[in-house]
This record gives sequence, C-alpha cells and structure tokens, in this order.
Amino acid sequence: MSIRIGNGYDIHRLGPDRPLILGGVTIPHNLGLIGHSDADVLTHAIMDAMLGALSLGDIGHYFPPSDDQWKGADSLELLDQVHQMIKAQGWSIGNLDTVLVAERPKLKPHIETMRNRLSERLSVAMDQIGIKATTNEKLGPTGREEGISAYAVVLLTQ
Ligand SMILES: Nc1ccn([C@@H]2O[C@H](COP(=O)(O)O)[C@@H](O)[C@H]2O)c(=O)n1
Ligand SMILES: C[C@@]1(CO)OP(=O)(O)OP(=O)(O)OC[C@H]1O
Repeated sequence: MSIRIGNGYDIHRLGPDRPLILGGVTIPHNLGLIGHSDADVLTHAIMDAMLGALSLGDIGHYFPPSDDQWKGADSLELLDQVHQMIKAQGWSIGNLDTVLVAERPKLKPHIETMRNRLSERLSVAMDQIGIKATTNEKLGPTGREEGISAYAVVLLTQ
C-alpha cells in the first residue's frame, strides 16, 4: 500500500448578512464568512490538503476567485470535483483531521453534523473525519472575531 499526506489552511473574514457555512453545514450566528464562493473555510482547507497530498496545486488553480463561474459556489460541489481528481488517480481517503479556529460561535454542538455531512459527501465512515474546534484565546485576527480559520491534514491511500 502507498500513502500520501497533505495539509491545507484557509481563513475568511467575518461580516454581516452572510451565512456561516462550515463543512457544508449552516451554523446560526450573527456573522457569516465573506468570500467569492460560499466561503466554507473548513471545506477549502480540506480540498487544499487533498490536492497537496498529490502535489496537484491548490484550489485557486482550479476554481480561480477571478472567475464568475465560482461566485457563490457551494464548496461541497467543489469538494466533489477535487475528490474525483484524486479518485481518478487511484487514491482513496485514509482519514482526514481538521482544526477550526473561531472565537465564536460555539462549534461543539455542530461538529457531529459537520462530520456526518463530510463523511456522506466523501463516502467514508465518520471515524475517518476528525473535526476539532478551538478559540484563539482572543489573540490575533481570529481572536478579535475578524475571521475564522481552518487547518486540515489528509492521508490518502492507494
Ligand atoms: N468556537 C469554538 C471554540 C472552542 N470550542 C470548544 O471549547 C473547547 C475549549 O476551547 P479553548 O480554545 O478555550 O481551548 C474546545 O476544545 C472546543 O471543544 C467550541 O466548541 N467552539
Ligand atoms: C473556492 C474559491 C473560489 O473563488 O473560494 P473563495 O471564496 O474565493 O475562497 P478562498 O479560500 O479565498 O480561495 C479559493 C477560491 O478558489
């Protein structure tokens, strides 16, 4: 068996009149993430980790923010495309693990829903999807609630 590992990171600004979508799940909050797409920072980090594992570049290469085609894009649909790319090369997801950095809202009540949504979308078991949340102890841009960031590590097997 061959294995490959990749990591991904993303951050998006928070602002009013936007939904907060994380891992394909809309989370009730007074602020949402701003982006050209739906700004699902968790799914973006996961896609970059999947691409990185196979040295395929990053999501901006495939879905340029300058292209109107991706305006308001559902990041789960982009995830489907990235998943197809890795499957086309004969790779499967071994597991993935992620960290969400958000001062607010409390994400713990939504983590199982996110894990479930992503495991269904990627056709893997829930125990292959790790999602953790932490505050940034009020430090830096995430600590000041200017944005939410996400880190992801993905292991691929062949
Ligand atoms: N947005 C968040 C941030 C954290 N949590 C949960 O709280 C725990 C403690 O967080 P600290 O940053 O104070 O270490 C963390 O382990 C998460 O379980 C959360 O639900 N939502
Ligand atoms: C998926 C894309 C598409 O515009 O989403 P954005 O909302 O622009 O988010 P970002 O993480 O800044 O860049 C990735 C883009 O490719």
